[in-house]
Amino acid sequence: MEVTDYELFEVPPRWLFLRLETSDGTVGWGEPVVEGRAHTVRAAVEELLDGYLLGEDPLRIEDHWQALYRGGFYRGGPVLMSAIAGIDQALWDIKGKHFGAPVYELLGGKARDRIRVYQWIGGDRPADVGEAAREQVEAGFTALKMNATPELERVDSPAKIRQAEQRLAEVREAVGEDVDVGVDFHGRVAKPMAKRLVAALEPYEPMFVEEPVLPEHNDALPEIAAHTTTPIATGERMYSRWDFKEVFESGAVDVIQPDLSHAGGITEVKKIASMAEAYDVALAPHCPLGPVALASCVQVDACTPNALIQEQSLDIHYNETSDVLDYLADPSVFEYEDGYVELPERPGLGIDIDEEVVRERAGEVNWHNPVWRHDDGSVAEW
Ligand SMILES: O=C(O)[C@@H](O)[C@H](O)[C@H](O)CO
Ligand SMILES: [Mg+2]
Repeated sequence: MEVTDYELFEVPPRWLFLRLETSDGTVGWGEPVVEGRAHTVRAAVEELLDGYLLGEDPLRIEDHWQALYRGGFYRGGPVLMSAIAGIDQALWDIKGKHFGAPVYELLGGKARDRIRVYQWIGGDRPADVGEAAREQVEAGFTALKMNATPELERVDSPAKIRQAEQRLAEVREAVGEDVDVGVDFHGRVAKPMAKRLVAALEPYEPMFVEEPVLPEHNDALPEIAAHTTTPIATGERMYSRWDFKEVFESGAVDVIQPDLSHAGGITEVKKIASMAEAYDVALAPHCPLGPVALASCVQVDACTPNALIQEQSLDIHYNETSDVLDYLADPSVFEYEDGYVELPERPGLGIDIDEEVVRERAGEVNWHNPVWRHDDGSVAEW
């Protein structure tokens, strides 16, 4: 069996799907994309497939991963690691279909029966965050995540800290003590204020604070951790075991959030998760992406003992266009019950991509996050 053909589809709202085909007609799907950089990742995938993978045996995933990662001299970073991630997902999908088994069976089998999910409630526009939280809990979610600070705002004064604290207080009041609430700083807070903000939020018991500083300032995490008992999460902008090793060694992080479509795929995230296990750090894969990325997350959660919770974006519309479920022939694989999703039983990634819908909607995707500026004209973090 060899890899014979591939096709790439840019689909709304901001995703890129890879369809990989083998000589025996097996088809595997991957989602190699960085939000806002679909064209760039597409070019990287084409280079890796045309230059290496076509003609190879799809079952030798570890060897291909090494060749794709090490074979180019320059390595790592969001674009290359997302390209490898999508290819890796498609290879695992093919391997599972070839052996008639879900990917998690090939990676050791189920370590749980279902995985808890959390739902995004915003926070960018503060007025309605309490109401949004209440709605999602009524819809069945037991865990939520919100932005700590509104869009465009620099947290640079005690007043801003109090406003952020007030927003979390509102959510806590709306949903009570039993719902878990993660708070995403989104790298919008500078180091000196991050310490104070984490401390101010602590009484409302966040499930975790996420990216309290940008990953390029991970060296500041130990000092922030020293100021709080709130768990610290990070990792959506880290791309390999080598990117993660310092945060494990520093002991400052409690939850890591590698993205199955950014951090080298199933092969690499499974290894990152095992490293985390040795440091008593939990895995909560990042996933504001599409169905192939989410399916890949669930496969890893299934067989990873230290998986804590799964991000997902069903019913969250970016640019009011498509939803995760639109691309599935059988959307019931992602039906949630009591805030959990059951593990899929189908072979491979466990989803059935509706190719007709993919072909219908495929076109140029031009989603990009807005470039924002503060009142004084300086560029703001998104
Ligand atoms: O934790 C999250 O889901 C967010 O930080 C998103 O990753 C970010 O808006 C880019 O898509
Ligand atoms: Mg985030």
